[in-house]
Amino acid sequence: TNVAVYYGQGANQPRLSHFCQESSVDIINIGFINVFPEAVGDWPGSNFGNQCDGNVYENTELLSGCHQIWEDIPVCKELGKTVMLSLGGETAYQTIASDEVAEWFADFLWYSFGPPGQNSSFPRPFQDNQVDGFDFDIEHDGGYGYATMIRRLRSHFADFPDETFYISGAPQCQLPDAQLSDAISNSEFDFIWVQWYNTAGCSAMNFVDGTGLFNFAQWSEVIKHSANPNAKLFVGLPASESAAVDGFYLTPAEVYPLVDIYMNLYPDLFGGIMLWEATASDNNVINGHDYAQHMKHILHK
Ligand SMILES: CNC(=O)NC(=N)Nc1ccccc1
Repeated sequence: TNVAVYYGQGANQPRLSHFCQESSVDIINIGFINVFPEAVGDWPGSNFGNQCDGNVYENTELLSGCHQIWEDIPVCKELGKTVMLSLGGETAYQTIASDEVAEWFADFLWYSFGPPGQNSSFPRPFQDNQVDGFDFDIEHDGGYGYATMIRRLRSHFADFPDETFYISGAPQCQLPDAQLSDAISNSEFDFIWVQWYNTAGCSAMNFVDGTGLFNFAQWSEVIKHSANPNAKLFVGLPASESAAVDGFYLTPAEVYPLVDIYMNLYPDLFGGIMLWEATASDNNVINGHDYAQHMKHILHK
């Protein structure tokens, strides 16, 4: 099973290649496309923290100089990592106005960040690199349009039958998730990494405290009745104390029993662990190993 990390918003974060050289990391969600188009023809915007050179495509908020990222994605691919482009995040205004805007947004993402050489009307912010899929980290204002985007993206995926592309999502743990429940029911996800932190009534800390409110079982039912019952369910966790709201960080020793129980209760569904986020994990060294390394060890049992 896999460890997925978010990359792009870490304080003083190192380059992407640093994380791709870590054997404990399998999937990297590069965040974020944090400005969504309001109308057909509008370009989205991006933010990758301290990466890129600050330049944007004229009259847009889309970063054009992400040289570290376009240089490092080949390293990641060479090392067998799955590289996803993540939409949303904390700051984004995340409303999709109509099905037309949803399909435009999906087309833009595909022609700009998917396989190169399809449509020269679109920019190539990561140059000829293609991402392995798109992650939906919709934190607010969502709810409408994401199923349409995902169906459109999957129709593009089908044009490249020899290649594999993924759709993932990061809902909050409270059910139903206001932002992504509609999309999960009506369009096919490959990975769902639930943010089992920052929300008191369902978090992983509830497992530690024995309240019975940790809701992995309920989420397993959501997946079973979703558009893709074969989606993998990941346990999302903060990678350090400071990476989440106070009180939601689990030590590796606290994670072990949770993962052991649910990995064995749901062997086909259980996909692994998602961490928010990569740099916090790097900086959280316990007994000589960083947090992601501890998670990878727990997954191997
Ligand atoms: C998958 N996305 C996130 O995990 N976002 C996230 N953790 N945002 C955040 C919320 C509160 C404090 C710090 C970060």
